[in-house]
Amino acid sequence: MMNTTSENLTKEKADYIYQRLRKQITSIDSEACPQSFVFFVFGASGDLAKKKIYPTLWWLYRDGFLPEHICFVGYARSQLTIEKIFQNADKYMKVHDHERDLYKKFLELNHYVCGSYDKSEDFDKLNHEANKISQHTSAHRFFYLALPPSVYGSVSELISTHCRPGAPGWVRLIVEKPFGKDLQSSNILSGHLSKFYAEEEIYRIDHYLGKEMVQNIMVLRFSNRIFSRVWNRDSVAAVKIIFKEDIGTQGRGGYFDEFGIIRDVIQNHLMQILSIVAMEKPRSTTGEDIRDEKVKVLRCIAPIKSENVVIGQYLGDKESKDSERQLGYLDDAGVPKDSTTPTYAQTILYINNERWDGVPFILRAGKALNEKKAEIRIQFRDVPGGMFDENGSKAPLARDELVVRIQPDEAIYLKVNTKRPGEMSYSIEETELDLTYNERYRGVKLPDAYERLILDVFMGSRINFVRSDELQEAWRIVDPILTEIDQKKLPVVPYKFGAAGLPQAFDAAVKHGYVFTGTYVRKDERSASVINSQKEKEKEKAKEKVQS
Ligand SMILES: NC(=O)C1=CN([C@@H]2O[C@H](COP(=O)(O)OP(=O)(O)OC[C@H]3O[C@@H](n4cnc5c(N)ncnc54)[C@H](OP(=O)(O)O)[C@@H]3O)[C@@H](O)[C@H]2O)C=CC1
Ligand SMILES: O=C1O[C@H](COP(=O)(O)O)[C@@H](O)[C@H](O)[C@H]1O
Repeated sequence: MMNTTSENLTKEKADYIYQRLRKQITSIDSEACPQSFVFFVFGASGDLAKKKIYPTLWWLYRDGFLPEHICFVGYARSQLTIEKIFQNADKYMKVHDHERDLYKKFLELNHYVCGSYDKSEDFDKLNHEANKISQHTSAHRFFYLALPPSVYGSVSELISTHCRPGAPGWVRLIVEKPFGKDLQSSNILSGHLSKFYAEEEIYRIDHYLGKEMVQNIMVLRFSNRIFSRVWNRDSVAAVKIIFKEDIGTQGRGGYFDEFGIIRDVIQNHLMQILSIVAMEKPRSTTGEDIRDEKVKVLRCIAPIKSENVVIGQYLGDKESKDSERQLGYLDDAGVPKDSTTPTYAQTILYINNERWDGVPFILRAGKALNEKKAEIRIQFRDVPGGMFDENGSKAPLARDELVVRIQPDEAIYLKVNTKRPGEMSYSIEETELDLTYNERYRGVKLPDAYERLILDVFMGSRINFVRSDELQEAWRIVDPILTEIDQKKLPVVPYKFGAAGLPQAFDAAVKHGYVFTGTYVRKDERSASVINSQKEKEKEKAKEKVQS
């Protein structure tokens, strides 16, 4: 595997998945129905379509993952052409020179229809156009709703009533988050969707479920005995799941202000990660087994209490040379000047079951911080019975910690204590057992989350999508605290763009049992600091020479 080039690997995978896809489609279709597909992108004029959906469709097409008879139909209200849409998306498509001919073919498969999101006649027109373009009235249809949630209701209804293919063609509806704004609106949306679609037709996308390291949690947990034995309250002191971004709302403030960071990131991405980290072992990786276990563990979590929550909102850093960092959240054009919407939040949850009773799960997410990073930290309990003298005292040793770095620079590392090399006494150093992907899997291309998930939709696999009961449980957990925040009952702590986080949040984590010593330096940073100090020494020497 290690010697396989990324190109070979991709091709191998493409062939394998394509064969599976073909086999599956053949078993669904009757002989009489050609394997024809239409992929609709609703909101084709928008940000997500431009940055993620069209590029992903191109990459899947380029790598041979998509079926032969497929066409793509963009739909939105704007008076646009397909050429204009691809011009706007150009910088995200990453087309290499040698792929130009193939890209041209891909563009020829793309079409655009303009219409409203609430008029029957526009959906009749869309249906008519799609039949014409695909030359088939029973082609299978994918509908990607890259739209603001305010129009999900009318669009999903009109698709079902006007754009369903004739038999045996099937429909798969892909819905973007946020799935509602709270428990009530989410239930209303789910109820609405279930009037028009069977649950098997609905794919609620949470793109974190398509990330390599999130998918790896299951393998790590359930294929290694050393982890399965310690994955519980007896050994684990605390679990931290962290999402940090070094950008602000960047003009998306209008959307963000209605939601805030808990709805935007914690209720979905972080809660999904939590459920995979904490669930019991599923019976298998097929069917509904995984999603059943995820729901079970969410059911054991009580709604978050306000005393376990810290929220904040970022201010501009007036001293920064970067013009974006000078702007605070309230400077975003779409945000009301008196908004108290949180852009940072830490929530601490407890899972009331035999495995996790008493272990804090600290979920922390923030925009406009000092770095972009997402990771999971499983911190283990102190080693009992101290025996090592550090500086003449039996100080507690640093805790072992298993870190799953989701992004950037995917890695899994286990922080452990070792004997400081070369020393005569038992002096102790923190180090790591490290699986950094860039080093271990050099040249292996990790697919983008959207690539995996859209491919899953083609394959008809819903394991990595959110089921309605999972959604309901996740909303139940955050709903009361969201009400309190919306009613401005919680203090919003200001922080400067570029801060590492809120001291109040760090203190709360410590109070709940997470120990931060600040003494550990990771391998890459360590070697960087060695290099830097060597450089400094060389500079000093050169200076001395000049002076003498
Ligand atoms: N952008 C991102 O990075 C991410 C987005 N998402 C989710 O994806 C979905 C789409 O996001 P994004 O592309 O950013 O959204 P946009 O704001 O870009 O909206 C997409 C399209 O919807 C139409 N639209 C915009 N506002 C309205 C409105 N008030 N009423 C009716 N139609 C409207 C516009 O098309 P037109 O006017 O031409 O009809 C627009 O081009 C959202 O649910 C979002 O939460 C999820 C993860 C990341
Ligand atoms: O869903 C969302 O995710 C993005 C972050 O995604 P990532 O893959 O870059 O980590 C976030 O910026 C956005 O606010 C949120 O809606």
